[in-house]
Amino acid sequence: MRFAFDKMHGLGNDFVIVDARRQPVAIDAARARAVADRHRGIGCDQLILIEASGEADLRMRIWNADGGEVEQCGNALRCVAALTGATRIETAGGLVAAEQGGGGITIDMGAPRFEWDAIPLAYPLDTAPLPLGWDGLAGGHALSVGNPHIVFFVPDLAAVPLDRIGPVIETDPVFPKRINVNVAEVTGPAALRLSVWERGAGLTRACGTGACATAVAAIRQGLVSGPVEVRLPGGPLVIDWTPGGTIRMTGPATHVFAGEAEWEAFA
Ligand SMILES: N[C@@H](CCC[C@H](N)C(=O)O)C(=O)O
Repeated sequence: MRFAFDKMHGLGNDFVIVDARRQPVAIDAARARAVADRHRGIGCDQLILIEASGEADLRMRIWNADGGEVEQCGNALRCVAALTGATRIETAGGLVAAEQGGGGITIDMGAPRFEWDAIPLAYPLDTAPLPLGWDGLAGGHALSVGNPHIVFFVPDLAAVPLDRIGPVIETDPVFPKRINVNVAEVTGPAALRLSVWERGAGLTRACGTGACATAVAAIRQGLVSGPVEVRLPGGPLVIDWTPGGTIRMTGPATHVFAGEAEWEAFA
């Protein structure tokens, strides 16, 4: 059966977006992996499904390239808001608000959570910092911004082999739902440089929720003050947060092309 899709990206974090309001679609892990495959499929970091919502303009569901369905995706939220004009989007990670403006799309991502069972961890532990270390990376701050993140601040980002250590931390049994691994360097009073090993997708050009989690962890420790420019390999996002408040993320959303494909081609 044929289906229509849009290919979009936020700073190089790329998505295949399928609107299930316009066509019957059933996604499972195998289908998500097949579509995301960069050699045999369309290729993307995440497959995004738009569905009708009873409480917002639409519901957005997210599958990582490894086929796992997850709660939240900051860059995809901006893309879906730009594609559809939605201002209220329901996700498994919470209800968010979107605004279109001159400087890009702004998403109000909701409030971060710092309790061990909200992330979740496998058992009670301090989360800021977490009293655990992995091969030279210690003192990470764990938090949820709708999905789970751990953030490490280091003096030299280039010296961290995130491709090697990222998968080890992602799959540590202390994180029962696995975790997104962020490594950041403070580059100014309101500036961070960030690399992200994404749960289920590996190293990506950008991670919106990773930028949110990292800016929150840095503001909370007094390392920077908001609004913070978070520079990722694919470009910058601006993140603002005041303790006790919600996180605002601003950045671009780029439409690359619209296409059609057949599910049978991915079998
Ligand atoms: N690229 C995303 C995050 C996608 C989901 C993440 N890999 C997870 O498993 O939680 C973003 O822009 O936030």
